[in-house]
Formats: sequence, C-alpha cells, structure tokens
Amino acid sequence: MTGVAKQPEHDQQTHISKLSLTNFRNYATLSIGLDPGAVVFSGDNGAGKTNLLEAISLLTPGRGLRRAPYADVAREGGDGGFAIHARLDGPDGPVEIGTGVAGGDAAGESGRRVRINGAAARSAEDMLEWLRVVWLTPAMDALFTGPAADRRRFLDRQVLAIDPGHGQRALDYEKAMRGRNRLLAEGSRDGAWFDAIETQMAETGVAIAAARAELVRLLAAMIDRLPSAGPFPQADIGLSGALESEVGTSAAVDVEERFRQALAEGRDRDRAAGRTLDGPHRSDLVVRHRPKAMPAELCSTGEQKALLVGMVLSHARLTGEMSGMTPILLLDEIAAHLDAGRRAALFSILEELNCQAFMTGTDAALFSSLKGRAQFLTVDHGTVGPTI
Ligand SMILES: Nc1ncnc2c1ncn2[C@@H]1O[C@H](COP(=O)(O)OP(=O)(O)OP(=O)(O)O)[C@@H](O)[C@H]1O
Repeated sequence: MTGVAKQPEHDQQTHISKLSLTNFRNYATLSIGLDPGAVVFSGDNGAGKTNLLEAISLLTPGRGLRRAPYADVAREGGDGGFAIHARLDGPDGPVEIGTGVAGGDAAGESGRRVRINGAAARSAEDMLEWLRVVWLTPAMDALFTGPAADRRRFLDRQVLAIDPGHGQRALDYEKAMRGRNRLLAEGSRDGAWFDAIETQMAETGVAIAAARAELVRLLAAMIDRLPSAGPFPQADIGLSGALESEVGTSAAVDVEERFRQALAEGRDRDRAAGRTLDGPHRSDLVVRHRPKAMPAELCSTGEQKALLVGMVLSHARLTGEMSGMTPILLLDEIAAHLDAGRRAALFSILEELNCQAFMTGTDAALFSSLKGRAQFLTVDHGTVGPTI
C-alpha cells in the first residue's frame, strides 16, 4: 500500500488546482494555477496545448493520450527525464501527485515513478484512488473506421476506469499469449508447456471478456440516457468476441474450460498461422448509429464525431457513478469538429457533469459562449498565461 488515505467515497468534484511540469515535451519548467470547471487552452499550432493534456493524462496508469515512449516525452535537450506534478483539490482536502522518469534513465522505459503525498506509490494504478481522467482526441476520430486494436484499447481503458484490476489482467494475458506464440513459432509440440500456458490464458482471457461485457452493458445503459433526438446520438454497442458473448450466458468456469479446449484443439491451425487466432485479443467493439440504424463506420465524419462525443460523455458519467469520483475530461481540438449548436450542447453537458474539463483549440473565439464561465489560458511555445 502507499500509506495514504483511501479515495473519497462520495460523488464530488476533484480538480487539479496546480500543474507543474519539468522537462516535459516543449516545457522546460511550467507551473500554472487551474480553476475547477471548464479550462480553455488556446494557441497556435505546435504551441504545446496537446502537450498539457498529455501531461494530465499521465496522471493515470498507462502511456497517456499519445501512448508515446517516455523517451519521446522527455524534453529534447534535457537530461532524458521528465516530471509532472499536480495538486488535486477535492472533498478530502489537497492531494499531491507526482510522476515522471528520472534523468539518465537511458531508455526511460524502466517505468515511471509515482509519488502520492510524497510517498512512493506501489504502482501507477494507485493514482486511480485519487482521480479519473477521460479523454477524446483527434486521433480517436478514426475509431470506428480504423483497426480493431484501437477499439479494444478504447474499450479496455474504459474498463480500467471502473475496474482498476483490468490492466494487470490484460498484461498477464498478453504475457501468456506471447509465450504461446513463441512455442508456436518454434514449432514446439511440448504438450505440458502448452497446457500450462493455455490454462493461464483461459483464466485471464475469460476475466477480460467478462469485464468488457460488463462495461458494455453499463455503458449501453448510460448511452440510453442521452436524449433520443439530441445533438449526440444514441449508439447501440456490442462485442464481437465469442468469449464476450458466452460469459453473459454461461458460468465463468464453463467458458474457461471451453476456451482452454479450443486453444488446445487449435494448436495445429495456430502453428500454421504462426500465432494465436482465438481469444479476447481478437474481439472487437461493434457500434451502430441508432437513429440511422447504420454501422458507425458508414456514417459521415461529423456523425461519427457526434457518436463518439456521446459515448465519451456517457463513459465520463459512468466513471463518475462507478468510482464516486467525477472524472477530469480532456477534450483536444474539440470545438473545431462541432457546429455551434453541438458546441453549446457540449458545454452545457459539461456544466451538468460538474467536472473539470480541459479543452484546446487554435481559436479561443470558438469558446466565446463560455466567457465568464471558464478559465481562458493562452499557450505560447513553452509558456502559459491568461488569455487577454
Ligand atoms: N520531447 C520534446 N521536446 C521538446 N519539444 C517537443 C517534444 N515533443 C514535442 N515537442 C514540441 O511540442 C510541440 C507540439 O506541441 P503540441 O502537440 O502540444 O501542440 P498543439 O498546441 O497541440 O498544436 P496543434 O494545434 O497543431 O495540435 C511541437 O513544437 C513539438 O516540436
């Protein structure tokens, strides 16, 4: 344990009141005070707006919203390390979270450190006891049309927000599967090794499928709460994986046994393919635009964006309800993709969610309806100050 008090258990807003960066991307040093509610970062292309959101996204486990190697995150010309420090203000008083990679850690890949109130955290997952962060970036615009791996990642990040053990489960499954793939590539016929690995894969794989199926069930119910003729359309969501559909109808032990048998029976086929062909690493998130009764990938760019915003806002609501912590939202380049009506609708939903929401854009004017209701900051190549 970290030796710090547990998370607050009531639904109240936690917000970042101060963010400090050292050698992070294009920031040598930065320290800014932040308001609760909406915060708008505006500035030219390449000024460092997304970098600020990325820093905040690294206050959760994982590689942040760009999924960048730490060596890329550390400032060019620095000592190879970086640090992010946030002061959180919430119902239980201030909490200090620090994370980063020490300078001189050549590859920067040995893992970043996390400190909570000055004490070393056991793992990055400990940060989830204090804050939840939900993001939407332009890179996600291709979520419905891009590779299934991106949708699985999107899904798993959402599961993580309601079930912090999911990250470890996914790592354990990956590790076991890589072991099996190595055996397949070697042409091994060592039945005992295969049996041991496949038992592990069945156990972790079914747990992953069950967690995803539960998330989809909860998220679907939350999406149903979006107004039916609103600016962010309702979506029908489901999972394509066989395991995910089985876990809803059979006992986990039976599904586990069937998956273990399927893996054992599929050894020859997988040996020929050179990799494991069945399992939760192949399943997909299937999304349909409900009002149009159409697969999301066939919808227009704007329709896909509106669907995505609806799903992300529903996920934020779900995270708040499940964790008891109102999540912090990161909405990169959000205004550019939404018409004035949808922007206004988004801003009022953010107010209703009562969350701290960071939004970026090159043009602060797109956020002018938030004047007096948001903090406006101008980002200028390594510095951040109030927008005049
Ligand atoms: N490791 C690094 N060290 C120094 N500078 C970096 C590093 N990584 C990225 N940058 C710089 O950060 C800037 C990009 O910042 P960012 O992506 O936050 O811009 P932005 O304001 O969101 O721009 P846009 O409006 O174009 O999306 C670029 O100038 C890039 O060269």
